[in-house]
Amino acid sequence: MIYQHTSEPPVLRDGAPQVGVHMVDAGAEPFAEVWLTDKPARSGTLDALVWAEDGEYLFCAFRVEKQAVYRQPVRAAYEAAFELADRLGYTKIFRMWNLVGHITRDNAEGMENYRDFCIGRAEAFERWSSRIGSMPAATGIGALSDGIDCYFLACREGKATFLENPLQTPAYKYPDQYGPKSPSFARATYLTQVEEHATNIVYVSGTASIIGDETVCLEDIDGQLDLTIGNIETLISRGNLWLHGIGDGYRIADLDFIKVYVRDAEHLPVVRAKCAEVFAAHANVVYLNVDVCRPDLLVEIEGICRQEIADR
Ligand SMILES: C=C(O[C@@H]1C=C(C(=O)O)C=C[C@H]1O)C(=O)O
Repeated sequence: MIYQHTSEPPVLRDGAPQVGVHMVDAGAEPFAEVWLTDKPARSGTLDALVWAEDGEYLFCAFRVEKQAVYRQPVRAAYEAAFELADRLGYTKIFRMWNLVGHITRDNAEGMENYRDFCIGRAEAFERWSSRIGSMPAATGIGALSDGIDCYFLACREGKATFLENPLQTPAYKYPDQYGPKSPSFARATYLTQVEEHATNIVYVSGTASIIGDETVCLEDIDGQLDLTIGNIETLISRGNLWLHGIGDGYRIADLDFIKVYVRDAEHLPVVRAKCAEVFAAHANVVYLNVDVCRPDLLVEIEGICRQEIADR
């Protein structure tokens, strides 16, 4: 994945999927996000899907080009991806990114692009509910040009536990004031590592200043940041993992591979300062100046927890 200044649809380059996503504005530095394996990998393309697998994990990417109305092409693209994942035996999609061009602008019918996207995605999950049962941890965030880039990681059965946050209504149960179909995602995925000595991993979804189903701390960047960080702390806490039948627990300082999405460039300095305070000094953090999925959300944060605190 190359987070860059233009969009380049998924291709196979030297046997590996490569996607350029337009998420970085002209003044900021592009960066690469690379998913590595130490096992032999096999890759391929199938229509618009580009994928690679190593026997344990599947990576798959696709792009839905600009549409007057997104729901049908999104549903078709998601269903094609589900079919591939099912055929290759990776039926647990555990982490997904949806980078939606002009996410809060209207489509040709006057519906917000995000709500339109959510309809197609929800229909695909409904149709595949018996095969691809659970909704993954996900991010649904603004991209800087038209079209929607999606990519995901999937694994075999039995390793993934999907987490919710007791402070937040599950997104798939949001009331219809936020759109005709609720967003199809879980707040996080806990992945049990099978290798000896490997630490279990929590993939934290894009998280924002939402309590219940409501945006809180309107027009208050400091408040939204605090609430967002608090939401992540609750989600990864020992107490919440315990509620999900898991013995581990994590702290915000365990979060790494962090993406911080900031709607207004003017808020970047305050957001950077706060993040420097709460995240570990060695954490890998990138800041992206893009729209968030609700016009009233100023900031959103995602990341991956790896260091368990159980034995500290
Ligand atoms: C911020 C929220 O949702 C965002 C949208 C998502 C999606 O639609 O896949 C996933 C996480 C966030 O990026 C939220 O509803 O809390």
